[in-house]
Amino acid sequence: MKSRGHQGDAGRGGGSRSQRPRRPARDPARNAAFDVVRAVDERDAYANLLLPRLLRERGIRGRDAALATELAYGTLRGLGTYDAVIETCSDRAPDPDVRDALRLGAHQLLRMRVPPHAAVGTTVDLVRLRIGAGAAKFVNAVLRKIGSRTLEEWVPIVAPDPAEDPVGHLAVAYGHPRWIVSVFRDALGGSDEVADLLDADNARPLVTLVARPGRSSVAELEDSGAIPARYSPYAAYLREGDPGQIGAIAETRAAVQDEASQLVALALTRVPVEGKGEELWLDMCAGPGGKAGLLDAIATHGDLAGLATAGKSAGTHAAAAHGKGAQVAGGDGAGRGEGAQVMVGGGAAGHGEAAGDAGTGGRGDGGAAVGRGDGVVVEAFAGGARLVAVDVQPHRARLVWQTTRDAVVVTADGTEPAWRPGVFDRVMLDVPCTGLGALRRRPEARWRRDPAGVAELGKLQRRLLDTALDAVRPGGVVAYVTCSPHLAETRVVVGDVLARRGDAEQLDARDYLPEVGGLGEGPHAQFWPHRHGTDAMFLALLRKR
Ligand SMILES: C[S@@+](CC[C@H](N)C(=O)[O-])C[C@H]1O[C@@H](n2cnc3c(N)ncnc32)[C@H](O)[C@@H]1O
Repeated sequence: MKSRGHQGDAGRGGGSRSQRPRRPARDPARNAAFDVVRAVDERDAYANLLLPRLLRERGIRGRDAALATELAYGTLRGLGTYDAVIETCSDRAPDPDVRDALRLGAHQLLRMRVPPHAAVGTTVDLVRLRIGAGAAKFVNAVLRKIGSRTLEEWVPIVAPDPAEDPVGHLAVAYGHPRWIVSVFRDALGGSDEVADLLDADNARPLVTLVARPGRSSVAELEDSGAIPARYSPYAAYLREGDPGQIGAIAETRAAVQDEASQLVALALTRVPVEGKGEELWLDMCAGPGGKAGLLDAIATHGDLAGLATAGKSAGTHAAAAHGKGAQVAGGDGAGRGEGAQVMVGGGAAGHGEAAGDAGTGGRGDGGAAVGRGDGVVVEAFAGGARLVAVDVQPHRARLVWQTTRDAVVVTADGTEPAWRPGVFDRVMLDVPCTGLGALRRRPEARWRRDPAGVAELGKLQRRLLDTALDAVRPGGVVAYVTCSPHLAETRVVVGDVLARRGDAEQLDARDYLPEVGGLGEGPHAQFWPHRHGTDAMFLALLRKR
């Protein structure tokens, strides 16, 4: 996210870096937040990676850490609104570093309960220390003007008239790029709920945990202070505390995972598969492994929540499975994926069975990638299913390996399949997408996304969906999932591919999520932050004829 401001001395008010005092920084929370906002603005840093590192390195904990987080993330989320107010209150364009400090001050004045004198005083102190005395004077004057009105009073002044430009109004009022507001309005089928959705995007998401069945339980997570979640039988909300300190999470028996992410994976396992009933599952875009972790546990242990859907009790698919092997990687020319890297065995606990003859090795010890994908035979467990988890990026495949226990993990390009066609019973295809459904998680993401990227992603999404439909056997099922509600990544992709191929039909995904309402008119299921408290995850279930 590059600075859009003037690069000269304007807004610096005569101060300069050469005059920056060398005194140690006071107010560690505001300094850390300022550093994060600067790094995001200046060098496209990721706030969710940088902030925890700064907090750790600087020993910032407890209330200071919470304040730094709210300051940095809140400022980044709202900067579209704050920039409009800053522009109205400044007689010149501020330098990028001065503008970032103003954004930080504006957030405290307009959205936090920091008393105005403290919001102005601490920001001015920070600017004096970090930028210079002249800039501090300028910031003092601008922040006083900003603090003279509330956010509700500023919006009608700085945002377009809602009667003339409703999208532009919402964009400024709720701090989202205009094109994203349009995308949300189209996906919601009208304007009624858009403000609620944008508002939900600006709120910090609840930390949601998943207890992987057979490995942990919601009761175990409750013992660590979590409370059972609204929909997923494996989910619990953690209102406070560090999830990394929970034993089950440290041991990868549980994890942090959005509830909609859990539910789309669960829905795939609930669809009765027609025909031979051998259970081999594929997660074709598995990294970093959230859905693969849950699928791997359900594949091995069954859906222990035992919810009955569509006349078939969950868990019976596992019981119906036979231990027949299926050759998934094409050593005889059946598959095109040359040189797929295969990791077999349990990443976390190291107790997964050697599942394949990988040609140059049978089992991954200590996380080493073994073998080449020439003739890998993967067997479903007797009485269970087996997950093959694939990602094109080796480091992401490694994360999947660490997250799963019994899955076979393959580094391969899903568009160049390293497996024979028609061998899988269920395929999870969680495609790379714009991520517009998870904007609340990455505060700066909304300013980085580019509408031009959607067309390129669309081509890849169609190619991957083609391969997924090729990979599944007749009677088997593919879950097409995006973490974006953008119609061009969801319904349009599915509609195009189905119309072109004619060998698959769309099931009503809502039938497999009976515990969740408000998923739309079907046949797909669309989750929403403002309705469900989850990411805006999309699910289409496709049965191969
Ligand atoms: C949305 S993420 C998947 C998230 C994952 N399912 C989870 O729940 O943790 C998309 C993944 O697709 C992978 N990917 C992108 N292009 C791919 C391809 N051609 N073949 C396989 N994986 C691909 C990316 O590396 C990324 O890890």
